[in-house]
Amino acid sequence: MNLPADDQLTIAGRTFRSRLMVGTGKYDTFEQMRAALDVSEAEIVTVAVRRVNLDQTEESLLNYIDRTRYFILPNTAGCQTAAEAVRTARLARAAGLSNWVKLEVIPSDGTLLPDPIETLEAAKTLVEEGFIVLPYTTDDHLVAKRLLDIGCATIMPYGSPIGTGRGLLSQDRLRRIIDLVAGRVPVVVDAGIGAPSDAALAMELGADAVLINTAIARAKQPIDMAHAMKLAVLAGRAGYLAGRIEKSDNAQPSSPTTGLIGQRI
Ligand SMILES: CC(=O)[C@@H](O)[C@H](O)COP(=O)(O)O
Repeated sequence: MNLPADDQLTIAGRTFRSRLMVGTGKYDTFEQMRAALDVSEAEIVTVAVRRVNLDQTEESLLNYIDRTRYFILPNTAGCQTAAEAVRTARLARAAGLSNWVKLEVIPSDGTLLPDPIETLEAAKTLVEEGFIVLPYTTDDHLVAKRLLDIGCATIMPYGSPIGTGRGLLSQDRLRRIIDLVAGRVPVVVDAGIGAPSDAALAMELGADAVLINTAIARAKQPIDMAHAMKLAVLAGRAGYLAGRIEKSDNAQPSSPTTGLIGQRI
């Protein structure tokens, strides 16, 4: 499937062909993860800073990610406060990982929902310190607006809570964020995507990209699912660019109803 050659995802001045970002957790083995990344054709790969062995003295996730092929996006998974997230981002930058950070601040209440107050505070500090900040947020458009105003490089609303695979809980709320942010920074639907149809729908709604981990890593056949997700993102994007028809309350025949042979005039 071909999209226009100039249809690229641009984040903070950097361009990518793929609109599928993938996570690196929950695979049975690092080899399986590497094969899934390959098939997905993703270019942006997130890694949890707290999971990687930054000095790489022993077996490390990073040994399985070709950094000449993939752009590593460190994330602050496991951080419950702004202070922890800021510290983790600084650590990743100091270790030479990146000055980009996927900001996640999630309290330990079992919901895996982001804390908007702590997220905003961390985003502000990190932007001031020169980080390229990609914050994970809820589908609340007012929080999205605050993150945008702070200077975040993307807005990453969830489809549904991390790991649930429940797809897009509210198309209306996602659409509101997409409309609000339109043309300013990319909107990346992050978390909760369960099936290729969810990924395609997010793209059809006008999201600029999606981020998927669990639905690929925990699929019965992760490598085949990575392939399916790649196709779904391409199809959704192509459908969005092609412009879907308006929904109508009235049925309309697909064949012409005038000028038919034998029709009474
Ligand atoms: C991997 C990552 O960065 C997270 O945002 C999250 O894990 C993605 O959510 P799902 O696992 O639900 O796809």
